[in-house]
This record gives sequence, structure tokens and C-alpha cells, in this order.
Amino acid sequence: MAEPGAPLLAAAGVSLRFGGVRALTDVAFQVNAGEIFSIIGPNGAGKTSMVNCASGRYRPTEGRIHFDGADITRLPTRKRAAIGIGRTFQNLALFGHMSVLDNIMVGRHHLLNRGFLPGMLYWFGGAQREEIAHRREVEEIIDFLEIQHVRKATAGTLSYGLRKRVELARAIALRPKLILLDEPMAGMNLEEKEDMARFILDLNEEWGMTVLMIEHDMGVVMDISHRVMVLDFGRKIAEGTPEAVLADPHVRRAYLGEADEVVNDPEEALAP
Ligand SMILES: Nc1ncnc2c1ncn2[C@@H]1O[C@H](COP(=O)(O)OP(=O)(O)OP(=O)(O)O)[C@@H](O)[C@H]1O
Repeated sequence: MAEPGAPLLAAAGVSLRFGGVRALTDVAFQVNAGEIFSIIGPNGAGKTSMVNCASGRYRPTEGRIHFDGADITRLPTRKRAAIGIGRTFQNLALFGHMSVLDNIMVGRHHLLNRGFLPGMLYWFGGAQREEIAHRREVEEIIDFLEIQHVRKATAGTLSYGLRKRVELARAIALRPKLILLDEPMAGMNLEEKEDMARFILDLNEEWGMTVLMIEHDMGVVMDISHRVMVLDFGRKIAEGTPEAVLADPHVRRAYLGEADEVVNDPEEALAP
């Protein structure tokens, strides 16, 4: 495991094309262990494409991606969970008919890591013990995300904010070293956003999880990120602390779409 501050995820020269569309052009960045790193940019800037390259959903047309020192550019998605990359989705991906508890248990299945036959034999031995250990871990996550009151509820019946929280619970049940969050606050009201921001911070500070996040809510991004990368038309145009990025004239121009506009309050300029 990368030491705090050492590169955990590193992209070098990543380009991605869909036919004639250049979704990403020569993007390089690294997320260091222990940080909350956000990707921002106007619609269609390439944010999801970049995160999909990290999750394995897309394979870069050019460039390399390393995780924890290993080249994962061609590693299939399913194997990325096993090496410590977890993710949530822009659109909810829960099993609506299953309970909250079962949805989170699903997240831990890769940790069982057994084939069918060994699994059957195992069942007569340590399966129950293992099930209990899994339950304990899942209950810890449920407590952490304050969803005890809905643990038995059917996921599909919950409010949007709670479903997002259950989805996060399932992703962290994998105990990833790096978690990819695609618009974790999308569609939330203010209170739900504040809760989600606190959970992400606690995940990072108390559980030591490194976070790579795409988020449109600039207030949240600037409040909780250690560093921010800005994409525009598939290219990186800025990277740095939230303050530095907010003050960057290229960034303001990309968001405003005008070169000469006078902006007194950069945060206001970046408001969605
Ligand atoms: N599967 C795909 N097939 C074809 N083009 C795609 C595909 N995925 C993304 N693109 C194109 O790549 C470009 C970047 O899209 P991407 O979704 O990565 O941007 P984004 O910054 O995440 O946008 P948004 O903020 O709207 O979610 C866009 O022009 C988009 O239309």
C-alpha cells in the first residue's frame, strides 16, 4: 500500500477517442494516497471518461494508468475491485428489490474469493464464521453512514439521498484503497449534500480512504478537496489546491466561456 502522500493512482499521457470524438487528450495527473482529489470541468469536458479509464470501463486509446505501482491500463474492471479500486455511479446502481443490508453484503462478495466447488466444501467449515465476520463489518459501515434505521428496508423504497448513501456503503464494503465517486451529490438537497460531504471527509480522515471525485457542486468541491484538476474539451487546463484553481484565469474563462469578463468573486463565477 502506498505511503500517505505517495502516488496511488497515476495517469500518464491518457488520450481517449470515440470515433472522431476526442474525449481525452494527453491527460496526466496523480492522486496521492490519503487525499481527496476532484475533477471538475464543463459538461462534456471528459471527467467521466477519465474516471471510467481509472475504473476500467474504458480503455485509453493512448497512455498508461498505474495503481499502487502496478500498470493497470489493460486490467479488466472486475479485477480492479480486487486490487482496491471501488466506485459509485452517476446514476444509482442498487438492487431495488433487495434490502439495504443485502445490497451492502453484495459489495463484499469479491472478498469471498472462492470458486464453486471450494465454496461448497468451505460451506461445511468456516462459512458461517466468515458470514458473521462479514456481517460485523457491514454493520460497522451501516453505523458509520447512519443508515441503521433503514437496514432492513427495501432499497427501492428509500429517498434518493438515502439510496445514494446505501450505494456508497456498498462501494466502501469492498474496503477499497481508492474510491471513485461520480457526482456523489447529484440530485441531493442541501441537507443531504452536507451529510454526504461529511461522510466523504470522515471516510478520508478516519478510514484513510483516498478519494477521486467528480462533482458539479463547486461549494462542496472547494470545501473538501485537497487538490482539484480542471478538464476542458478533454484537456487538463489546471491543477492545484482549490484556492489556486479558483484564481486561475484559464479556469474562469473555461467556465464563463468569455475571455474578457471581469470576475470579482471567482467562486461565484464557477457556480453551476
Ligand atoms: N461511450 C461514448 N461514446 C461516444 N462518445 C462518448 C462516450 N462517452 C463520452 N463520450 C464523449 O466524450 C466527451 C466527454 O464526455 P464525458 O462524459 O467524459 O464528459 P463529462 O465531463 O463527464 O461531462 P458531464 O459533466 O456532462 O457528465 C463528450 O463529447 C462525450 O459526448
